[in-house]
Amino acid sequence: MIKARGLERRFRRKGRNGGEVHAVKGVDLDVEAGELVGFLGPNGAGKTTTLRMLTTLLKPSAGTATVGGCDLLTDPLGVRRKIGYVAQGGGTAPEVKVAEEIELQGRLYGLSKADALSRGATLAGQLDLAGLEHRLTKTLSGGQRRRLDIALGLIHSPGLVFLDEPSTGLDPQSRANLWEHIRRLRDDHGVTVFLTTHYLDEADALSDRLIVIDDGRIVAEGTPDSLKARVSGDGVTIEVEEASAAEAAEIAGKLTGAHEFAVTGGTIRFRVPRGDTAMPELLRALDSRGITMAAMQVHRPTLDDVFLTLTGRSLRDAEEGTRPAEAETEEASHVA
Ligand SMILES: Nc1ncnc2c1ncn2[C@@H]1O[C@H](COP(=O)(O)OP(=O)(O)OP(=O)(O)O)[C@@H](O)[C@H]1O
Repeated sequence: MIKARGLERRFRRKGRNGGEVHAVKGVDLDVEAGELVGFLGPNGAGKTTTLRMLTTLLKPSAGTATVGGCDLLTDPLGVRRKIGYVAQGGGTAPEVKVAEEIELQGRLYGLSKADALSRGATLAGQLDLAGLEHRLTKTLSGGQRRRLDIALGLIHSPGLVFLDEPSTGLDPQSRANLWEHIRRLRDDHGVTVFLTTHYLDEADALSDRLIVIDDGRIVAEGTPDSLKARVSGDGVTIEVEEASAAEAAEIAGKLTGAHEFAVTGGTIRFRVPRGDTAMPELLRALDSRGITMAAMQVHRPTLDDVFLTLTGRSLRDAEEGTRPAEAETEEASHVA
């Protein structure tokens, strides 16, 4: 369904300092029909830029791709016919009724009025929008609006749909509901789904396969479980008095297979193959040296641990340092 090789995108930076942003630095992607693939990375990693290239909205600076069997560069219209694209934040007009919005979208894709209406009714049923047809889109809840965005993206029955950050801004219940609908698109209707997310729980819960991007490059891919299996052992955090931290870390270091130590103040973090069996042993050893453990936490590997192992940074920390400075930059389609 998607095969991309060496996709790159550069943007020219506006203003006196000029320069270039190399947003996507040579991405290879393969997505098979019927897969639900999550494209995970922190803010500014290059997810949206990659998605916009794959959906023909942005010209690659370098690289090639076929999407839905059509060549991205020589047959962009063919690509557009084969795909649905649901942008971040969607694009519904506030003063238009749901049914009108769906019909208009169908007509834009060349459906007759009757076909647009019947396809709209089918989608409304599939996406739990039935009964809302006469409401103005501005009166819908966040979750309803996202489902309407998805309905609009599916009006022409594409076999492949791109969803950019589908659950951003939704409350936990609406997110869970939306995930259910996204799963059904694939399970019940055979639609291939490629979605970007920077939520670890979304990537974990939804994707058959994950592709992790950081700083414009793919850094890992695999099922959520296989990625988590790359992180060796459980994460352990213990708290002791700061004065005893070095000694406590030395004692913990004697646990079989303990590794990746980090000590900050009285907090000691490390990994160990079996956290549940190691903890009683550690407690006893600390006790015998008169060191009191004030708190202890053991967690199974998460996708954040995967990101940390791969890049040396936590996904959450990475996000804080990379909010894109859109206002200072401009698109430069001819930079390639
Ligand atoms: N139109 C543009 N002009 C200049 N630079 C851009 C433009 N669009 C994106 N960038 C830059 O390219 C990099 C990648 O941005 P992109 O939006 O693809 O990341 P992202 O992973 O989708 O992040 P987010 O999760 O915030 O959407 C960032 O440094 C961003 O500032």
